[in-house]
Amino acid sequence: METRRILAINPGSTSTKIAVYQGDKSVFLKNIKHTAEELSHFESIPDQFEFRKDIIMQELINAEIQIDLIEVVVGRGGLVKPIESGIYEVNDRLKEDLRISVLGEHASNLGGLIADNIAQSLPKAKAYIADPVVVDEMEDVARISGHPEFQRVSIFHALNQKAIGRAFARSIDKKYDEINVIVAHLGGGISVGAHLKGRIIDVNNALDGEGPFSPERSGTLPAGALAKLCFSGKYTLDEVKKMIKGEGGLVAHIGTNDAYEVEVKAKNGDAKAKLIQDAMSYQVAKSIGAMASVLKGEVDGILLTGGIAHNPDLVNYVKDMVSFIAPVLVYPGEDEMKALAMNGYMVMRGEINPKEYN
Ligand SMILES: Nc1ncnc2c1ncn2[C@@H]1O[C@H](COP(=O)(O)OP(=O)(O)O)[C@@H](O)[C@H]1O
Ligand SMILES: CCCC(=O)OP(=O)(O)O
Repeated sequence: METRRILAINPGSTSTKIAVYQGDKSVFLKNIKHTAEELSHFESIPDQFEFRKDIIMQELINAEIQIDLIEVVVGRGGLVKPIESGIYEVNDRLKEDLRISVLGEHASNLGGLIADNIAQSLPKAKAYIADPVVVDEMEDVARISGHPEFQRVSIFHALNQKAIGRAFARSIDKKYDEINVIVAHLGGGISVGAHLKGRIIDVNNALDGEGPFSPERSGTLPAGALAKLCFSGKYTLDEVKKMIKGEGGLVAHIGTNDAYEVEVKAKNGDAKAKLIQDAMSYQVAKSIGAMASVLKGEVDGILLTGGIAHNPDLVNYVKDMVSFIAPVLVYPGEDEMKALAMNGYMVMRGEINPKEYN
């Protein structure tokens, strides 16, 4: 029996998820939620390093995990430079880019850094990241915005989007690179990606003011009004950045990053909560429609995933708007922990070679 362990670490904007696998079997899984209030005490994402690492170590101790048997620590990364899909060993260049937030700040930057820190403290472990949020397979035409000063970039839930795309392909006895799907990941951030035969050729920048609004992000805002607000003298750059990421979306409208709380309020007759939830659903459906045209209408399935895909009202709203395009399938939660662990497992067994980050 395989005794070697894999530790998977997934810092998200509203949670820290941990899994331990013994070979290919899950032996421990934990999702620790973080409220907007709790995270507001930290000035920046790097400041959350000790907080998130301590939580992870404490959970492992509480669950009586034999830490010294861990040989692979794989973290969800991170805003490094745009790279192709795959698993990467954490090296000095990668750590430096995560530390300086080369493409911006997001909780997943801590994935590679915490994985490295934990691996260094163990006798035999190595650290990796897999399918980070900057996986870039966009078509050139999709990169062009309406002004040469601005380029569209690929920042999204690459790990889960690909894992769910593959799971759907398996369920219809096809390979991922034989099908076309639209995947909407509905988490702390929301991304909607067009997968053309295994490549995600267009997707919204889920982090920085593009696409549907989400529990803690504004998504696309009217550009003229945003420019005016920036020069109104009422807000600092940091305050405007927080409106876009961290304090936008549900946090701005309702005061919480917990979509479940909004769901309950809407069910109990709170008209504002219902309108805002409907607006979020409407924007997700509209983005799916746009991605259907990217795929020229040849869509095998529309796959809804992420924590908010647990919400039946939101799912039904989206289904009602997009079912005419293709069958809609719902994968509530995410397959990220398994996807991270399986990448680690394949490296541990020598079935794949990790890529080098340059
Ligand atoms: N059972 C549920 N019903 C409705 N919403 C849920 C449920 N579980 C989680 N959510 C919502 O999903 C969001 C978090 O999704 P998740 O994919 O875990 O995000 P992240 O990885 O960005 O932290 C939160 O707003 C949370 O309230
Ligand atoms: C950085 C894009 C991925 C993302 O938004 O992740 P979360 O939903 O976990 O914040």
